[in-house]
Amino acid sequence: MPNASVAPAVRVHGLWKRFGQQVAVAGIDLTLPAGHFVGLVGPNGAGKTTTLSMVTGLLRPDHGLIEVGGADVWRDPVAVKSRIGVLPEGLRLFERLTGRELLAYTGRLRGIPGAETDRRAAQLLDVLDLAGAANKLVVDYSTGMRKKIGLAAALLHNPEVLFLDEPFEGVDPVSAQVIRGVLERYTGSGATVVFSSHVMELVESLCDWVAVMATGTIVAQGPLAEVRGQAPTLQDAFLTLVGARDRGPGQDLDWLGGASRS
Ligand SMILES: Nc1ncnc2c1ncn2[C@@H]1O[C@H](COP(=O)(O)OP(=O)(O)OP(=O)(O)O)[C@@H](O)[C@H]1O
Repeated sequence: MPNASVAPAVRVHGLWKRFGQQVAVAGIDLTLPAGHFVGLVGPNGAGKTTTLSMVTGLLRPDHGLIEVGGADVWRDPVAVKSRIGVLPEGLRLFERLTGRELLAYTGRLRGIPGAETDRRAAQLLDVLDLAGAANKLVVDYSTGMRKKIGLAAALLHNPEVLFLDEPFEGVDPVSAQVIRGVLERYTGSGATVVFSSHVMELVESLCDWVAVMATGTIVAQGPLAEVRGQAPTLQDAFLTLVGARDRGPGQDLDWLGGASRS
């Protein structure tokens, strides 16, 4: 159960990031309560990955404050990193390890006793349907298998907050269902999941809290029902919030299609 007296899972104040002339994140404020399933949504290039990278200590902000569980991410990175799990975009894995070895290595890095790592790894491999591939090299894993072993590695130390960038991309429906179950169980015990996605139906069915980004700003944040408002679906609310309602299907593409083909 979410507890109002605990520090927010994530608190961001005045966060900026610029790449040359491109402002990727334009001074955002964000408060994500602990114990919730949070969706970070926005069109391509909105700044979601840049935000998640800064919040998880992977990319240094130009300005701004970021706290996870009340601790400053950039002043106290070791403490914060021990309390979070991250499945980043374009996950880099140790390709020449097997899935089982990767988890054993992750467990050692996290300071988990060997026997406990083995126990947790066996359960995660089993639940995520990777037991049959446990002794296969990661380089030979499919896209979805890579996501799943990355998720297992991110969960191994039982973090307080789990950050996932597009966790369902490339994952088949059966595995997606399994991942959902694991994440729901995890948040049910009071932990927080923050994930970015373009798939509104998924966010609507999983999340109880949503933040919407567009062009480096937060255009809405709050409980799912509040952000959706009177709109029939989150997708409808999203299109209005990001100003995509009036965008036509491409008037200039009059050459596209059978009529003009010669
Ligand atoms: N390393 C970089 N160098 C230059 N520009 C960057 C860099 N990383 C991101 N950007 C720019 O910052 C903006 C935000 O990018 P970001 O990847 O955070 O968006 P996103 O919301 O995650 O997009 P998507 O949904 O397409 O993954 C974009 O305009 C992008 O081109």
